[in-house]
Amino acid sequence: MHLDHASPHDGPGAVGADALRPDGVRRALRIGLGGPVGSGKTATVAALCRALRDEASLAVVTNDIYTREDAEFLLRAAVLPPERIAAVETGACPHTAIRDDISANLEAVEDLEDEVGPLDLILVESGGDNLTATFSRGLVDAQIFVIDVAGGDDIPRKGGPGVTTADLLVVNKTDLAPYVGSDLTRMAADARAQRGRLPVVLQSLREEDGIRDVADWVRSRLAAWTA
Ligand SMILES: Nc1nc2c(ncn2[C@@H]2O[C@H](COP(=O)(O)OP(=O)(O)OP(=O)(O)O)[C@@H](O)[C@H]2O)c(=O)[nH]1
Repeated sequence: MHLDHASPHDGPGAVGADALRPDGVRRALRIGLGGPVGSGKTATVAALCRALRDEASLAVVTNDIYTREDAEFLLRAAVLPPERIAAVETGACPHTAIRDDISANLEAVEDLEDEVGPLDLILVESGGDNLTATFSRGLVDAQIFVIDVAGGDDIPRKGGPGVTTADLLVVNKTDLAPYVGSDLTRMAADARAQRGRLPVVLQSLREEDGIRDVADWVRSRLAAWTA
């Protein structure tokens, strides 16, 4: 719906130096999806899988606090074959598993590459957290932060590292704006003010092909990764 274009080489998410596996084969590009509880991370992962699965070899790692609910949703929705979906149970602090002690997630992505690789792309979905949760650059090459219109139109203005530094900010559920009184123009302007040249997408996954802009952004990252 609304994409401010920036080069895939811009910003802290540029292609990492550790792109090769010990066997010399290029590892998959890893993209993290974080954001507050219920903003639409799993729905975005599901839509990305549907959009990209015929053109790239994909896998997903989900992080849940005490359950495997997000992985089970993706399995039920059959967005990918079951062996391409792995779940990490994070315990009380979802941000710890993606930022501080990333070992369980690293093991999950490496196991997927060993078992179903070679892979082009692994999407790592964080457990729902707050505005401060971001991924370690040791775990992912780029990160998408998903907020939603129903969470309040002042969220972009409030900032926080997810909103200000993620490689892509997604403002999801734009279809709900009229019902919750959110001002999309203001959200977009505030997000741009916080993020400089980093891109912002406003999307509704209730719209047909609502994932298009985010899928195109992922495609451009993949093209840069495999160039
Ligand atoms: N109206 C509307 N609902 C949406 C949209 N995207 C997701 N949802 C709904 O919002 C709810 C939460 O979406 P999820 O994808 O589970 O959110 P999440 O961020 O993964 O949630 P947690 O994993 O619990 O943090 C679900 O009922 C989705 O169907 C959207 O664009 N518009």
